[in-house]
Amino acid sequence: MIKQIGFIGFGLIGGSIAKSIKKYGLAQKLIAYDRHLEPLHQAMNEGVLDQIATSLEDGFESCDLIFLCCPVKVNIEMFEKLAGIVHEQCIVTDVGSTKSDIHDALDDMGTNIRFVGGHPMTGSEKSGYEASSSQLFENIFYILTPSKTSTQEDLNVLKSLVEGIDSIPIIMDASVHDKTTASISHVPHVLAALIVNAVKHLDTEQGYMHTLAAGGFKDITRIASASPIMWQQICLSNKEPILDVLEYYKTMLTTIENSIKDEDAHQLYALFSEAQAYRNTFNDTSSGIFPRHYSFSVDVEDEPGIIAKIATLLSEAKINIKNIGIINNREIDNGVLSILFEDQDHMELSITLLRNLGYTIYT
Ligand SMILES: NC(=O)c1ccc[n+]([C@@H]2O[C@H](COP(=O)([O-])OP(=O)(O)OC[C@H]3O[C@@H](n4cnc5c(N)ncnc54)[C@H](O)[C@@H]3O)[C@@H](O)[C@H]2O)c1
Ligand SMILES: O=C(O)C(=O)C[C@]1(C(=O)O)C=C[C@@H](O)C=C1
Repeated sequence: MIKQIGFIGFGLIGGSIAKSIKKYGLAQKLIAYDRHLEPLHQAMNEGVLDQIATSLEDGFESCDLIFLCCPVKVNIEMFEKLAGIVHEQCIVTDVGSTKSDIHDALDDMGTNIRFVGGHPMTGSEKSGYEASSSQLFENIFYILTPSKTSTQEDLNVLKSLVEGIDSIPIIMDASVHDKTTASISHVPHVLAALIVNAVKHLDTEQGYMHTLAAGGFKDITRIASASPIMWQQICLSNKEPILDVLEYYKTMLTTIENSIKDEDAHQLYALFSEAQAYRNTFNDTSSGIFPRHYSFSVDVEDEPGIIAKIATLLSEAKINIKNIGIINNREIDNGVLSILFEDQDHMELSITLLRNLGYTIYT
């Protein structure tokens, strides 16, 4: 068990990590600093935090592990401020969505602070402590990027903690991380914002687009509701990889534009069929709340008590559920329950039972 863990920035991710660490009893004491005091008081009242820090000089010198959980550029500022504060054995990690920037800052600082970069591949379009959840990290990949100043032992401490909050650690090089996340996360967020703004600017006088936008538009733009400051900073922090992907999109947009102009039915079919085949290779539940385990999703009416109803049905059949929850922050909207089981037998029994009762199951 780690003695004292500190958080700088206590919003969605900082709050969720703290809740998870507390839930699994992985640290003796948790302290946090944030420019806003309200979430810190709330977390104290909820028993998530043990101490509020009013500045970095107020308690971080005693921390054995510190999580930087502010927007990425702010994390770098905080990291620099920590240099004269932390003790020699303290490990500093961050949760930022970009990694080369903070590793470069570490090199420029010329400090010996033990730094292991981190990035949980989970999240939400919601931000702030009020949106945090101890479940956010269940069965998700948590990327770790060791640095020149960190030892194997430091990495092992982080790996154990990541496993302790039910995530799957994966070690990566910072630049590979940034190239990867530019394609699967950063540019998709830019595109989602462009799609939403396009509708705003192209809408009819009567606002038909706004009124009629249905599942397709909502599925592809959920992430446009995310924090503007967070995404502004990610774009500034991962410039080159994002520009490379945008360049690729520019070429592809011209190709598609020409296919439509030329009424090239073959090219247009090829576009959608290639995408369809590849999209179908992604396991949808892998981006749900309980991925890569014995889990499935079930289509249910979005009504109060539905979780209890399904849980009761399964428990009456002596089926053990490990966890159950509505997927409301992913690509499938409200009305889809994700259920996690201890083992394959219980999962398969449930699928049969619920299918026999007429429910639609997604595996
Ligand atoms: N939201 C996601 O889906 C997600 C997922 C993975 C990683 N991340 C990364 O996690 C980090 C935090 O994101 P989040 O979603 O928790 O954001 P958030 O807005 O929910 O939380 C950020 C917190 O940082 C605090 N903060 C900002 N500037 C500060 C300053 N100068 N001094 C003190 N506190 C300050 C804010 O008050 C807020 O409480 C970001 O670096 C982001 O890239 C986010
Ligand atoms: O699920 C979401 O809402 C997210 O946007 C999560 C998401 C992403 O998949 O792009 C966002 C930023 C992160 O750095 C990691 C995960």
